[in-house]
Amino acid sequence: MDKESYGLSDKQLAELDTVFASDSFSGKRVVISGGGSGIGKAAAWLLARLGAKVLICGRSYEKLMAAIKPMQEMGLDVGCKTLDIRNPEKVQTFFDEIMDELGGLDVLINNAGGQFPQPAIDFSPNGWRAVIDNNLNGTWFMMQAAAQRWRDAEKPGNIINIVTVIDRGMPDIAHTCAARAGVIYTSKTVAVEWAQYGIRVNCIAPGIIASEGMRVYPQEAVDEFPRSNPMQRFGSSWDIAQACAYLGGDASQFMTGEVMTLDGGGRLWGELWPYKKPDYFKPS
Ligand SMILES: CCC/C=C/C(=O)SCCNC(=O)CCNC(=O)[C@H](O)C(C)(C)COP(=O)([O-])OP(=O)([O-])OC[C@H]1O[C@@H](n2cnc3c(N)ncnc32)[C@H](O)[C@@H]1OP(=O)([O-])[O-]
Ligand SMILES: NC(=O)C1=CN([C@@H]2O[C@H](COP(=O)(O)OP(=O)(O)OC[C@H]3O[C@@H](n4cnc5c(N)ncnc54)[C@H](OP(=O)(O)O)[C@@H]3O)[C@@H](O)[C@H]2O)C=CC1
Repeated sequence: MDKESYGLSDKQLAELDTVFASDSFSGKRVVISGGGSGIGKAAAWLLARLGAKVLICGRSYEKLMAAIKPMQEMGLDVGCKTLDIRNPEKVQTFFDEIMDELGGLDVLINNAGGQFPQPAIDFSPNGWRAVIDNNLNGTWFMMQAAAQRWRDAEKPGNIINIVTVIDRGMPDIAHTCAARAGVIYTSKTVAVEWAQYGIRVNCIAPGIIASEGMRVYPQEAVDEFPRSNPMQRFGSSWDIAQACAYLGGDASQFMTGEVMTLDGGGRLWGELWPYKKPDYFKPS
């Protein structure tokens, strides 16, 4: 399949079935970074359909507006704001504004992120820095800014960080493995530090998901991706959105500091080369 055609349509996102009760997020305020496309957009649709007031953010205003229009047309309570999560001052201003506009915050989904595939030996210093900045530093600025406000207001909070499956590393995206390992172990640590404030922190590790994010990878790599797990297929952004509904809701209230993996068993079987598998590793 052409990598340009990956991703769920707005019609699908409006109609896909969910196991969650239609009012299960009623009264909850949710912020989703990178909500203008892919997994973040699917989570925005689902949580808004379940009754949440949702605000998405990302770097491109046009992309955000295009994402929220069909949701608003369905009567869902969704808004947007531009934000580059790598800028700590802008992140602080963003939280000041949204706490005011939403009247507080219940769930933060740190989904914005990504990387480019390249053999690690060829990373430029700036390429390495860009990926660490986007995934580790940006996610941290968001987590800390939210937690400070929850602590100061003496309100509970809930953070979900979208990472990747890093158990065996991943050839061609070593920079993201480094960044996501940082996010996972920061999350485990602050899950303990922040339990006293009623703040939960969990991660979701998606395997290969058929989202718009696939456009970043060469077609030949994308064609191979389904063979990286024993189910031999892609997961859907909706799978990850439903995991967000579980972790963001009351059913998971005793869960913190965990990583929920949804990868079709890929962690246990198969291999993934997001760039191009070198001949040396191919079966003779
Ligand atoms: C498959 C496994 C599972 C995971 C799937 C997913 O995550 S799906 C989700 C997928 N979705 C996403 O990934 C979306 C988000 N991703 C992004 O926005 C970008 O990938 C980003 C993280 C680099 C940030 O962007 P930015 O605007 O900050 O970056 P910039 O343009 O300013 O460049 C900074 C440095 O990086 C260098 N460089 C960049 N590309 C390449 C390349 N292909 N090759 C080599 N190098 C590259 C660039 O040359 C420069 O270094 P230089 O030349 O100065 O030494
Ligand atoms: N699809 C997959 O197979 C997997 C995805 N993931 C992770 O899931 C998350 C979502 O990916 P997916 O939906 O597939 O791909 P997308 O590329 O569609 O989503 C990434 C989103 O993040 C936003 N974003 C990126 N950088 C920033 C930034 N600095 N500040 C604010 N927003 C930013 C982008 O919007 P904009 O460019 O407008 O800012 C975009 O909407 C990412 O973290 C990705 O790495 C993890 C494992 C597998």
